[in-house]
Amino acid sequence: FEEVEERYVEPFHFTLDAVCEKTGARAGTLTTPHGVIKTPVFMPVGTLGTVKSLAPEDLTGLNAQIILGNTYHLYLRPGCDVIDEFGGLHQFMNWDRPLLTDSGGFQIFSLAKLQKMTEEGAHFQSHIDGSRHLLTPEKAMEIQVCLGSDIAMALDECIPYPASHEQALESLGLTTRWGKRSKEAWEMTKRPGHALFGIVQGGMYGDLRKQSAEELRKIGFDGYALGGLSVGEPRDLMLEMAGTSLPYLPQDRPRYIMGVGKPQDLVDMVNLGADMFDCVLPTRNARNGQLFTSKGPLNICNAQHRTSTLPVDEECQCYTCRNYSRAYLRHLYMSRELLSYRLNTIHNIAFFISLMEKAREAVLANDYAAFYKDFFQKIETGA
Ligand SMILES: COC(=O)c1ccc(CCNc2nc3cc4nc(N)[nH]c(=O)c4cc3[nH]2)cc1
Ligand SMILES: [Zn+2]
Repeated sequence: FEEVEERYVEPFHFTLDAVCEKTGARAGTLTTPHGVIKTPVFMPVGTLGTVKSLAPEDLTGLNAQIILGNTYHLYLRPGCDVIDEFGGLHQFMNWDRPLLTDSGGFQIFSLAKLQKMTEEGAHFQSHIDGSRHLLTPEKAMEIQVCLGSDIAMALDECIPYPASHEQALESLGLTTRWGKRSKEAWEMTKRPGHALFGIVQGGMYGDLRKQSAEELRKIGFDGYALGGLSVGEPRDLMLEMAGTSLPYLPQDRPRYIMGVGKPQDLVDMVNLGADMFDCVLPTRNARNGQLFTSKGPLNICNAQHRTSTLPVDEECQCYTCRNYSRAYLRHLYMSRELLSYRLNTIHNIAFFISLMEKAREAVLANDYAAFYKDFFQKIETGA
């Protein structure tokens, strides 16, 4: 017979490579069934099984180590039965590196119609065709097992900002109970070596963030995410809540800040001891013509770029910066040419990924404070 080679599956684990004494910034190594990830890491968002306008080869060319998928979106379209036909999202989308999937709580809260949270789960109407669904912790785990996520997220409830202390307390209780149910379902059905992260909630209240972190630690997860942030709160409050929550999380487990953020937010969050980040900013802004540079963002449609022979960012080594001028990128964008989306997205993703690579180098050199100072000085000069 044809030998069915049993692929050895590397179990999930995280090791700390260095912690900067002065700042608490960390560098680590995350080992997953689909490969190793060096942290701090920025994870490009591929909501519907694609990082919009990029092929997997573009992403590996940018040293993207791990990308995100979304349980809510993929469950609605194309549906788990289609992805199951291929043995999971890796095969379906031709991505053989690690995948992290969000559990759907936030996407229901921000996208679906007629949502109703009950103890059982989240009732919602599809934003696509209005069909009615119930997402329970058990169902969210079943979908993520089917997707083959290397890192799955517990089902949580993300509350709006602002929210009262009482609202935040009630909601974190549900998130803890759903966290327990998620863990139990995951342990029964997960693929070997695949990981489940818990999500800390508690609104903008330090005491509730502490309580949520401690309740999730008792349940025990492979890693911990900070949820309920980047939901419209002021930047200093977001940083304050992260600074309050992180110390209550175990040192030897990865910390993931969901939905964060702008380049300056990433640099500040690494300074507070966070390891993993995701945000639609680089991909969404690429399609709106906003390009990130070490001197701050620029709008490519601005007339000042009309005859500019400069690359987007002279410090950037990406395919776009090595081969195209701002004038050409402006021409493509003004003409709404499809190539505009791809070249702009390649650059923005490269910017976020190399920012985290430089941050990691600084931590390994035990000099994150100098990196931090240099980053904020440059960004002030303006693009
Ligand atoms: C051009 O840029 C944009 O359009 C844009 C849009 C949204 C965000 C913020 C995204 N923020 C965010 N994503 C999040 C995802 C989350 N997932 C779960 N399960 N639980 C959470 O508690 C949670 C919180 C989030 N906060 C940032 C940027
Ligand atoms: Zn570039």
